[in-house]
Amino acid sequence: MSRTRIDPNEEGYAAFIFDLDGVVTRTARLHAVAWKRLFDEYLSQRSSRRNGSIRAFEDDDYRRFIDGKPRYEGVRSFLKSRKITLPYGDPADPPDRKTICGLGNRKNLLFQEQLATGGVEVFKSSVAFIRKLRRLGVKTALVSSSKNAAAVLDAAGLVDLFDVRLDGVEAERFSLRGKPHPDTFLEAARRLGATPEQSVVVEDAIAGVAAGKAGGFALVIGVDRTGQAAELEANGADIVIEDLAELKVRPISSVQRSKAAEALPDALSCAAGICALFAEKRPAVFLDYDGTLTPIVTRPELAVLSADMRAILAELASHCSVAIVSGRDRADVAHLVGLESLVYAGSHGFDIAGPGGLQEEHEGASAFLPALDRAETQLRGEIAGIKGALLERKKFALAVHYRLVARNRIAHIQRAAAGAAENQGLRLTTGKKVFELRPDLDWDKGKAVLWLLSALDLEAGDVVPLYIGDDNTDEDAFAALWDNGIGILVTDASRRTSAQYILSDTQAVERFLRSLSERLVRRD
Ligand SMILES: O=P(O)(O)OC[C@H]1O[C@H](O[C@H]2O[C@H](CO)[C@@H](O)[C@H](O)[C@H]2O)[C@H](O)[C@@H](O)[C@@H]1O
Repeated sequence: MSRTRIDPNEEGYAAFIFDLDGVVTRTARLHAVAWKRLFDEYLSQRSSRRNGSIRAFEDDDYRRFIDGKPRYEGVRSFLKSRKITLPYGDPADPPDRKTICGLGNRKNLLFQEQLATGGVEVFKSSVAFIRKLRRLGVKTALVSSSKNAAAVLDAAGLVDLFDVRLDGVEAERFSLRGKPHPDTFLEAARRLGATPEQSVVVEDAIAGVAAGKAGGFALVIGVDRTGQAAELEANGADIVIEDLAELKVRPISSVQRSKAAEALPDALSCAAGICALFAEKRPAVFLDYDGTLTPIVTRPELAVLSADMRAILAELASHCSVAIVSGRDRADVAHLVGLESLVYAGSHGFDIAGPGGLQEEHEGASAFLPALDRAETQLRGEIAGIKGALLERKKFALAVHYRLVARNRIAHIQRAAAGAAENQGLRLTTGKKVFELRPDLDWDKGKAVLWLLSALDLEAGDVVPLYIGDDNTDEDAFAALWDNGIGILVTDASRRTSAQYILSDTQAVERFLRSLSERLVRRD
């Protein structure tokens, strides 16, 4: 699959406007079926009354005369293709009245029947793309000619997906002309606070791309699911794709967003405000282990979880999803925490398991096992004579600890770790008095957290992910949740971070988690 790179930062796109049917949901088919039933009924009654036959409604009629247009305009446009003129009537006309509005109202009843019986199928890649844009701070709107857009979004569980929704009901209320006129797209951009030159339109209908073109939008993306790429292009699409999975969005780098930790508010003093969020929303809690749940100590095996912290984690996990995301080996950290109700992501997120049979290893990670084994052997030899140096093998990572090493020997350890990483094609990272070697793959704690949100079905708008961590590797998670979550850095020192709050130490973490847990107990 070829990937089209969309870079909202570089191109300066501030807003994306999406059509619904055929772009976000597979409801175009439901509409097409309802239209066909309407016109099959109507044309056969008319033919028998007038004793002559009229060419029946065909699939292509939906695409050519109806798709993307407001309901009554669709009726008028199709009837015109069959040289039939009916009075416009009134929107209050009953569905059996032979007016444009009456037929349109009958179509709506038929559509609602389809919706109730068939449900709504969602294009998952579209939803993932829209959520990603939102995480990047790009505004999103839904513009649909359908007066059923709210019902469709509701049935699909996507009510919170858009900052602005402008559907057929709104368009009528504000007397906005439907597609192919650009009025609804222009109004949506205005409501998002963006100009058309800063906004992108994503459409699958000919009338829709034409509206985007007429509105002077920065980019019109045509979505071709039915083999009409040439027509989409001819009518205004700048690019045509088959699925939104083809669009790649470049994330805003964490460096661009980082702030000085000392300038951030303390999460404990804001605990009431943060916890108040969870009166209506659900938290998904992600926690680092060392330096977050246990204080940093001289040796890894001495970092034992307190009984109090374990009790709070157990209580929390009975109210919401709780995952431990650690650089440690997954089995090691799961053993240290000792709670089966939690999810554990070990080796910096390469190795995940949790209740209900959740099990995932990064698909490329096992190819690095021989390299990790060789690096372990090489380093074991090279640091053997250095007092205090510790080697810790995790399934998909290798840590070289120097906390107990004399200062004048640390450079030697660093060179050995860097040499082994280079020789074996591994990635070298740093942490608290530790060098770490891990698979050289585009994967980190942030990606693991996003993967978990999706795997645990926690991407709904009513879920707020919360991540607490203390080390460099936790910055990837803070950055990943920058737009739709809460990041809390555990630190009492000055450093740059993508978190939004700080907590001074593990005791403060315990107090914060207790407040959160008490809030959830009261709510549930
Ligand atoms: O992601 P985390 O759960 O925070 O794990 C990061 C590393 O933590 C451990 O090392 C750190 O904690 C040790 C115990 O307090 C300390 O002795 C060491 O200096 C720290 O770097 C763990 O041993 C590593 O495997 C983790 O990658």
